[in-house]
Amino acid sequence: MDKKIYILSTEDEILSHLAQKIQTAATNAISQQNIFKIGLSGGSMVKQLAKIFPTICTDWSKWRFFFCDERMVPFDDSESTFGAYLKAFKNVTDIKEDQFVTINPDLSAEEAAKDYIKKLSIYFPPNDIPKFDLLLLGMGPDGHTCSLFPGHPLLEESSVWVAPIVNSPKPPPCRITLTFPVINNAQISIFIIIGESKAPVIKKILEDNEPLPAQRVQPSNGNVLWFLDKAAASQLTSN
Ligand SMILES: O=C(O)[C@H](O)[C@@H](O)[C@H](O)[C@H](O)COP(=O)(O)O
Repeated sequence: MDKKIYILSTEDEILSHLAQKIQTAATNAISQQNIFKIGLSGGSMVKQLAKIFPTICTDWSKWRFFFCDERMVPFDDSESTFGAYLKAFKNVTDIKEDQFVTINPDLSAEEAAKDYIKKLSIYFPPNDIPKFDLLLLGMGPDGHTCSLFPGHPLLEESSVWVAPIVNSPKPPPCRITLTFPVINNAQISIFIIIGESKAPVIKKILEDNEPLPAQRVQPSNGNVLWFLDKAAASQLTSN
């Protein structure tokens, strides 16, 4: 595993570096396999990507968007990550709705997780752990990533690729999430971490190596990049 940490002054600087990394990953994947399989997170990332996607020069038709995690709510609910991306990307790029591989929000979390695994097997070789070209990850102030929360039994899931959670400490409570076997099989994982509120947990993870969920993103044959602004990095002694 190759880990790189980028500490940049502002969110805009982070986003312009991020755009370059995403564009390169897409170009490589499309030239090698004629498709780019990217996993998206929710939260503040939606607005961040809406800002930079128009700057990316690519064949959007070759992109397929998956969800690192998703809330079990209707797509028109303000908590729906897919719904938020649809709104944010409207007229921003020529991305079509059917390029998103979405959950079935009418199912229970348990059924939706099984259903999502079936959907993944359309895009990845059956029986192999899905290998995403790029996962874009956020991190909560408690060190969670995707919908993998500190101390939750899901952290130990070692075979199921997509799992349900019905007691998420971050509302809404019912979600599905990729699990570590899939997360750590990705070619590249990129964390985008902005703001003072993340500084204490960034120190715990990047300096003290506390095994919080985000710290456990350690791709076996891949790279993990941490993009931090100065505020998020402010408690790192090396900073
Ligand atoms: O849908 C979700 O809730 C996310 O996938 C979640 O893992 C998010 O990435 C972190 O909570 C960070 O969110 P912020 O970037 O908004 O702090």
